[in-house]
Amino acid sequence: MPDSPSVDVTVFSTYEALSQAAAAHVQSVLARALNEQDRCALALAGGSTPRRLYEHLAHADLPWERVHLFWGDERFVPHDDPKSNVQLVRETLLADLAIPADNVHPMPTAGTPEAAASTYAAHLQRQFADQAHTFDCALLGLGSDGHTASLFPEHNPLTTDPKQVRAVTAPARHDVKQRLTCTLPVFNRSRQALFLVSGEAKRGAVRAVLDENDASLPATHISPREHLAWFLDTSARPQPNAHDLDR
Ligand SMILES: O=C1O[C@H](COP(=O)(O)O)[C@@H](O)[C@H](O)[C@H]1O
Repeated sequence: MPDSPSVDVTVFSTYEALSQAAAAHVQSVLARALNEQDRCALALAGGSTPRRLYEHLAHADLPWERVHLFWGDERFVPHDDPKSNVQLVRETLLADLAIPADNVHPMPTAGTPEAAASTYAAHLQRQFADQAHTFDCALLGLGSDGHTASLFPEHNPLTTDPKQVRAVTAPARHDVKQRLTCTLPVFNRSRQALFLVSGEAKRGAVRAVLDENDASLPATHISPREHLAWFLDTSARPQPNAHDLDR
């Protein structure tokens, strides 16, 4: 059994404070990785929560030519579709960022989802020659149903999944059904992971993962090699003394 990562949970008073702190956290994790290696890898999340974080991260003082961007999951729509996780990152982080095009590794969304999943898995295999270690930092979100990336409770994602990337059909409550997602072992071979969670709708899922250790929820099984951070706002986790960077 691998050692458990250290875990910390920080609650911020506002979405803005959460986003600012998350950008600073990602910057520091990547900078530390770059002190030890030539390049570093960040896995990006989609959905609505990371939008402000990406806008802040776009101003981070990092040697971007040494930073590689991957996606933890993607909706199977064209990259310029408003629902695409690539489009979100293009509008926010990538809009004015001086990063070489070769450092940006979107999931393909042409052909069949199964073929696209195999193509991205082969790409990850080439990018991470040392298969014991994938991303230096995996950014993750949490759905109100406890899904993370596009790993849904109904699919019972496996911590021992032999595949690195899967094509999945999201449950009916989700608007974009066809998805690609990295699997739990890929996230769990990351050095660090950061969950970013905002909003009252997530309160139950946060409680189920952090307080009840609910094994039916994919997010409960995220266990990177070194450190797991949870950044929440008070709407997702009510706290009287939440951090407020805006004061
Ligand atoms: O569908 C997705 O949902 C999760 C959570 O998104 P949010 O809108 O609640 O922030 C996200 O992490 C994932 O990347 C995305 O594809």
